[in-house]
Amino acid sequence: MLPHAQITPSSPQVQAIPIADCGEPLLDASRSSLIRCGPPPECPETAPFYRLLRAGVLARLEQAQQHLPAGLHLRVYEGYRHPKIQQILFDAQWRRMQIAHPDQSAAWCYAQAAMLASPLRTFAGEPMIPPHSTGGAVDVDIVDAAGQPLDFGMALCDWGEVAPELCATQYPGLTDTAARHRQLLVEVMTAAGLVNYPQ
Ligand SMILES: C[C@@H](N)C(=O)N[C@H](C)C(=O)O
Repeated sequence: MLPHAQITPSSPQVQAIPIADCGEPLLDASRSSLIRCGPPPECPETAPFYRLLRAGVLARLEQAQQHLPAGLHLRVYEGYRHPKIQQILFDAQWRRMQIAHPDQSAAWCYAQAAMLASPLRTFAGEPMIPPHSTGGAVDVDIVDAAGQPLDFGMALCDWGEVAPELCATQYPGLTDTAARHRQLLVEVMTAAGLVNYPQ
């Protein structure tokens, strides 16, 4: 069993969770008076879906929002993601890893890419269901009263281009401010029953 600090969407204990549609509705987060939503991420094709979250996820986000200091708001970057978009994102990361690390094996590059974007198949070819394609995962940041994102050490939209280590929650090269903001986000989300992928 991997410790939480190493869990990724393709870890065995995550993939062991059976996924069956429970009928919980997908709700548009922009209808919430508490939660903010950013522009469509990744590509224009995400526009119709990216604000959709399972009702239980939206309720937990609203709960997490209550734990934030006044003037700060959770902002949805992306909730539901169509499997076709997920495949494009994973393939781009796998390609990026192979170009950056030509001496590494395909399996190593696959594992690195899988920490950044969930694959739709294991390296051995077994089908997998990416968390975002269930409506049960959400990417968020925090914005201030003027709608400006707090300093997290990187813009959320740059996840696919920055050094992968910078995407790890506890990257040691962060400024104190960025580390504090990441910690705040993890604390409020965890308090509401959500689980962070630390890498
Ligand atoms: C694509 C990136 N923002 C993201 O959501 N990554 C996680 C690991 C995922 O694809 O599930």
